[in-house]
Amino acid sequence: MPAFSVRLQQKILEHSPLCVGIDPSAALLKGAGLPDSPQGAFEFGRRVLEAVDFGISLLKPQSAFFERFGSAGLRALEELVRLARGQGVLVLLDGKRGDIDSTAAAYAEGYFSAGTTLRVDAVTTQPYMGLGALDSFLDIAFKAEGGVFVVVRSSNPEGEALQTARLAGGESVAQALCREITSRNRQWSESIGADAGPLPGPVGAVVGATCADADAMTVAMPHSFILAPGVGAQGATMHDVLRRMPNARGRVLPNISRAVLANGGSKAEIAATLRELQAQARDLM
Ligand SMILES: O=C(O)c1cc(=O)[nH]c(=O)n1[C@@H]1O[C@H](COP(=O)(O)O)[C@@H](O)[C@H]1O
Repeated sequence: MPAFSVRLQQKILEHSPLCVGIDPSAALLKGAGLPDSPQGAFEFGRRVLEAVDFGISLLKPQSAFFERFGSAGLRALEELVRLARGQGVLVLLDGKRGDIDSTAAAYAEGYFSAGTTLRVDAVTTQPYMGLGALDSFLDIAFKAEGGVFVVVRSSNPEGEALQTARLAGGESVAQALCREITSRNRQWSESIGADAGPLPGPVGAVVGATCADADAMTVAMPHSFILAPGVGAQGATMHDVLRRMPNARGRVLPNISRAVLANGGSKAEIAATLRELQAQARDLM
């Protein structure tokens, strides 16, 4: 299997960089006329997948909305992930994992080991315990040709003070993460004998579409795909992504989750919404 970044780049050229979020909260399930249950959460995901029979690149199920039901929710998530991957859609699981290195490795095995029942293409992670603590996670993901997205600048207002705080050397926390991420992508390119540059590496980053400093972040991570949540329900528009991240064309992935239901919850309404968003997302290429 080709590396995650190769597979994602091919999908983007085929469809668009749009990332479709699956966040089956009680409110969203109600909006779709579905029960607030594991089966309802799965049906919501299946309806979105049926609606996008024209093809999308990336689906981002938010693990929390499945985990809230316990083991039955996880089974629903596994079923949805299998359905999406069987349909040729890459799955970026939003789990925001992160811990000391031995535990981070255990998390990674849950998504990338040969024996797991929840194999995905990429996972979101949190670097609060230091990016170095995630190296075990990265190693396991790389060996399985998987991708990892690290939260660098989150879309929520509460994250800014912490992420822009200055370290002793003068860099901000976010800038230090950009540097460390870029160094890992360069090492990866060297390890496969590729030229770092044209092809992004396996370590992507989350930079909110709501962040005023987003451009500097994307410039500091020239070898990363950038997941840009915040479009739709959190107030940013697709145009904001282009305006705030002009240097990330072709590698910025705008995410929409709640806005999947912006025009109604039937299959036809979801299809119309996502067709329109996909057309807008192509302007980011
Ligand atoms: O990693 C993420 O996807 C993420 C990072 C971030 O900084 N902000 C953020 O909103 N997200 C996730 O992206 C989705 C955004 O949902 P909407 O606001 O409904 O589009 C949710 O699943 C969030 O958990």
